[in-house]
Parts: sequence; C-alpha cells; structure tokens
Amino acid sequence: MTSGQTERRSFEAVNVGDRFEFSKPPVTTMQLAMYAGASGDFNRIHYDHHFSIEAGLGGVIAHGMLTMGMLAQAVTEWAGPGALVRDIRSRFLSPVRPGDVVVFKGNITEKNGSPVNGDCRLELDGYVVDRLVIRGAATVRLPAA
Ligand SMILES: CC(=O)OP(=O)(O)O
Repeated sequence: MTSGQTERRSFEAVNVGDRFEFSKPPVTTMQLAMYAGASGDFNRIHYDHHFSIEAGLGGVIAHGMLTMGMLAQAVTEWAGPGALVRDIRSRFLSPVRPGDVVVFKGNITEKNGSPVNGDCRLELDGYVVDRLVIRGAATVRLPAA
C-alpha cells in the first residue's frame, strides 16, 4: 500500500499488539525540492551535492521533517478516514537519501478510553533496508463503529 487508505477503521476493531507495515516509493530529489519550497527550509544539505559532500554527509539528505511526513502518512494510512491524529513525534536516527525506500513497521501499544472518546497509541520504526532511520509514536482517535 502506498497511498489512499479508504477503509474506515473503528476504535472497537483495534487491539493492543496489532501490527502494520507501510512502504513508501523511493524518495526523489523532486520531493526534497518541493518540501524545501513548502517549508522554506533551504538548507543546502538537501539539494546541493557538492556542499553536502563537503559537509561530510556523503551527498544530499532528506529533510528530517519530510521523513516525519512519511511516518505521518504511515499513521494516517493505518487509521483511515475520520481518524484524528492528536499527537505525533519522532527521532531522526540516520540519513534518508534520494532513492531510498522507507518501510514503516508499526504496532499498537495502548488503547485508552471508550469508543466515543478513546485513543490508540502507535509506535513506528522506519527502515531503509535494515537500517533504522526514524523512530516515532502517535496518538490517534478513531471513530466509533
Ligand atoms: C527538522 C528538519 O527537517 O531539519 P533538517 O532540515 O535539518 O532535516
């Protein structure tokens, strides 16, 4: 699955211990340019190859927040329409570069409250092959069945 989750997921249908996986298509230099334009973050490490080499990064790297945006998509794809993301956070652990495929592996660690005002907590790790690049967590309110 890459995008467009259309199935509604209800609070009642979720269990602690449920797992999910979400894979992004390869990161592109166009995405880095578009994210720079949208955010205003024009740090040259995200688009200037020679500058990034001189900075010791081995080439351009994706904005951390772009990678976090991918993590957020993994959350919203799992949650489906009608869900409300109430909290999301992440740590950037290793660079993501154009051409990298980030695969997110998530699990449900908590379920609190009732179907009308309950929240689920998700923990997710993002990998490029077997390299952990981002670790995150989110609190999501799902609709009642
Ligand atoms: C938060 C963030 O995206 O930072 P950077 O542009 O340094 O990756």
